[in-house]
Amino acid sequence: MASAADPLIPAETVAGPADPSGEARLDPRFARLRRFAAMPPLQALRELDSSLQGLDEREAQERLARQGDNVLSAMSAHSPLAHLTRAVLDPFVVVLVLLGVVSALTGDIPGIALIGALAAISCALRVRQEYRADRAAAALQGMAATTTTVLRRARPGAAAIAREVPTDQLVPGDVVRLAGGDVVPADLLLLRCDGLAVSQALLTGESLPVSKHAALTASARAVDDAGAGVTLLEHARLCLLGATVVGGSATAVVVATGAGTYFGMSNHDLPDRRGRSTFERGVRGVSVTLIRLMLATVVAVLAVTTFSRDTWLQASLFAVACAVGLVPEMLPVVVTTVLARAQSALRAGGIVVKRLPAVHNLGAMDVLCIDKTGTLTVDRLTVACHLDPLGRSDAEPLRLAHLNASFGLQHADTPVADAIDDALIEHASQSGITADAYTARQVLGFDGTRRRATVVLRPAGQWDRELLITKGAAEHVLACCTHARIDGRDVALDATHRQRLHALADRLHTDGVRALAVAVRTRRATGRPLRPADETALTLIGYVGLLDEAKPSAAAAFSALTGHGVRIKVLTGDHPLVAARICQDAGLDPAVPVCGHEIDALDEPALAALARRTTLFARVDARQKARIVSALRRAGHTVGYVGDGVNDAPALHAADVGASVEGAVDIARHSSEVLLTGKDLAGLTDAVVAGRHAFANIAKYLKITVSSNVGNVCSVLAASATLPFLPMLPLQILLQNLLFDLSQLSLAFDHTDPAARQRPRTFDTRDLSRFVLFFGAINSLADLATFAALHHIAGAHVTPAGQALFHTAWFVENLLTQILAVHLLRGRGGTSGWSWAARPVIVTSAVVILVSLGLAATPLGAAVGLRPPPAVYYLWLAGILSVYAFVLVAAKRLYQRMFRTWL
Ligand SMILES: Nc1ncnc2c1ncn2[C@@H]1O[C@H](COP(=O)(O)OP(=O)(O)OP(=O)(O)O)[C@@H](O)[C@H]1O
Ligand SMILES: [Mg+2]
Repeated sequence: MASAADPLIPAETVAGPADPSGEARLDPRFARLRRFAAMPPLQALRELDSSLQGLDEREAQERLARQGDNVLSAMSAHSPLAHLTRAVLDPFVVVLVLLGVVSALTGDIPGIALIGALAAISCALRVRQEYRADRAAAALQGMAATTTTVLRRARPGAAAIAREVPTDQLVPGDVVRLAGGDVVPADLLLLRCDGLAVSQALLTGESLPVSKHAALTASARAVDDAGAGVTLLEHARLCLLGATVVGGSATAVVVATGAGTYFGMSNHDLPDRRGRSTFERGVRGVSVTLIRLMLATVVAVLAVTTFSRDTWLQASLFAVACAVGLVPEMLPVVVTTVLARAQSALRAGGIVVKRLPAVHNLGAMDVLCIDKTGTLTVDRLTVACHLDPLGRSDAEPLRLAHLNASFGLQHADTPVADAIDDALIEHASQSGITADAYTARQVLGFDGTRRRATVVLRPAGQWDRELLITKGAAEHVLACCTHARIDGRDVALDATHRQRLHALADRLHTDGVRALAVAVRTRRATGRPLRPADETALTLIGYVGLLDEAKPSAAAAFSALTGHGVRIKVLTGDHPLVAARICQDAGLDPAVPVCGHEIDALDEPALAALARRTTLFARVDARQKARIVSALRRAGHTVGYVGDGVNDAPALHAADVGASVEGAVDIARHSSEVLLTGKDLAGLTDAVVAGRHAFANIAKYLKITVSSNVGNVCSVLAASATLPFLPMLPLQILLQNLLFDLSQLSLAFDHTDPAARQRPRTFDTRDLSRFVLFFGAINSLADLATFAALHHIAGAHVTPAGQALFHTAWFVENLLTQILAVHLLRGRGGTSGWSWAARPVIVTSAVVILVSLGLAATPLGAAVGLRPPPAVYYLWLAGILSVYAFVLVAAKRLYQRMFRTWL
């Protein structure tokens, strides 16, 4: 029912027509929204052809068919055409097409056919992989979709029932209910509300919650009519898509959905305040390194080849082919495959990863911040004691706390699950406490900054008196108290009293019992809405002690994570003493806890330095949690965050990877990329290990492939400088590159060394360059040995047949040394340096070996200019490969000893 303070139908009458000049100054796209903002509730409902009972199901279905789903934008970036376009614009394909054009000019039909086939294979692989990743993502999105509480009637005239409807099925005219933790699902006009506070951080960047109310006051109307001053975002009666409910509850009617919302029309997506995550930064670093290498290659090859005698066209094509040959073309495919495999493995273990890069970030994370209540603890509070201000057992604080909890819940439109309120109500029902003698007048819900909740009740039979009951965190309630009730008398509090009362609370806190203070005030009944300022001049009645225990899985999970190089930090709104006790129970050493107010004065570097050495932050609110996470990230850490509450949403959003646990409120789930579907924290270690396994395989592919490719370029340079012809034809370079890269795809399925999963890892461009140059040089030495052997076999290779022999010999040797390198370098290796790869890697390697040895004898080989070399060549080849293997293993040992790292 509507209360007197939040009248459903305000006393004021309908506003006159809007001032046309004012309207003209405003953005015409939002005229409709502004009109609704100034409209009395019933008129708005009429206009939307709805009622206080909401829509009936058939009508809702028809509107949905007409209006479309309530989603912001179509997934246009993911259409098959978009995938194809991206695949075709890949540099590898572009060069192939260029080569195709040249072949067409020279009338080389087999060349064109081969180039077409290569381009098609490359595009098809890429499109297929991206498409599959998309489908998986869409399925997960469905799993993670949120629902909204909507009033709907089964038939016209039937009674309305509140039920959960997927948020994308909302239509204009739907009557919805909001509660703390909800994401505002569409553009809404408030019909009634109770202490509603919303955060519009995602919309405006302003993190402080703003309060909203349904009343159509004269001032709101005047502002609307003038069309100046208040923006739609600031408008008190509108809740816009993308905002989140921080406290209170409301009933509202949907005015616009999907693309028709303020957001949809402003034509911008939710801004991402997260900044680049570790994954994005890493990929960027790698790309920049590769691009530099490519540019250097083009210039160097061009310089050398034009000095020697080729035509400009041939020389430039050759240079570009070398540069493209340098690129690990399959990198996007390998990354997606590897991450998607980890994603599906985790899903089988009950961990849903919404975005693929989150898998990498889980593996890279070196700091994990977690929230205490509900995440670290079991979130089943029990009442441990109830004490009067002198510390004697007394039932009165419990009775009043129960009244506060049960009326708070009853009065809300949609009760939010609250562990404290649940515990109080359950305990009261067991001890026979009832709430019969009162009726609720007003409620001021809990929020994480005040850390109190207040209700105003009217005792039965007393029309002019009201009883205000406040419960909340001990210090925060005591601060509002002027008296304490001791043996039925109200005693004024002096400094000594206060000190004793704090000491009493801290005695509970030290035992891990959270002290909830309960205070009251009686006042004459007023019609004024309840405000935080009314929580004053209270009389303390006593404390209720609540006990919450650490999850049994926590200690083991933390020690596993610490063993994997992840440091744990606890960020909680609870009291430092309680939190410290829970930390100890979970096997963490809280050392010196830091409180929220201590960090407000610190700038970011100072906060980061403090956060590095602090394990426990207590009494921190949502904004402070997010600041700590951002400061740690800015200081170079990869930060994960696990939480479940409204006060965790900004931090989840600010972290490199956010995870929410089972039972988390909508906004927490919404802000997370990872959903732990169990209560257990053990899954976190699995997720970290899966992320590292995935990363290890990506790093393997990247380093081995690029080092081989760099080696080739060095050899090409050496050969071009000394030979009177091109050391390998552009098409041959590309074919060899494609064959090798295709076989490397299987590294996505390889196993990894336990040592590679022991520490957090992320892309490190210095490490990449070092590895690539070191092993590239060795690879090139093998090539040079081949050149020398060829020189020995065939003398000068100036005849076309001699050139073809040279090309073939190098083609085969190159592929074989690369495959050998994969198997010798892919694992840390024991004393021999050898470890068996997973079966897919062995199979693809075998295929490439057979193809490279046999290709020259086939028509396809002939088409690309290869011809079978003499038998003696194979003897030389065997010798070179044996020496190469020996040198490679020695180099690997040297590298491991010099840099104390591998892959
Ligand atoms: N429903 C409530 N009514 C009154 N007081 C509450 C209520 N919920 C929490 N409090 C008080 O406010 C304090 C802070 O709560 P807040 O939600 O910020 O953090 P928390 O749930 O204790 O911890 P965490 O941040 O780890 O989830 C609590 O320790 C408690 O004393
Ligand atoms: Mg919490």
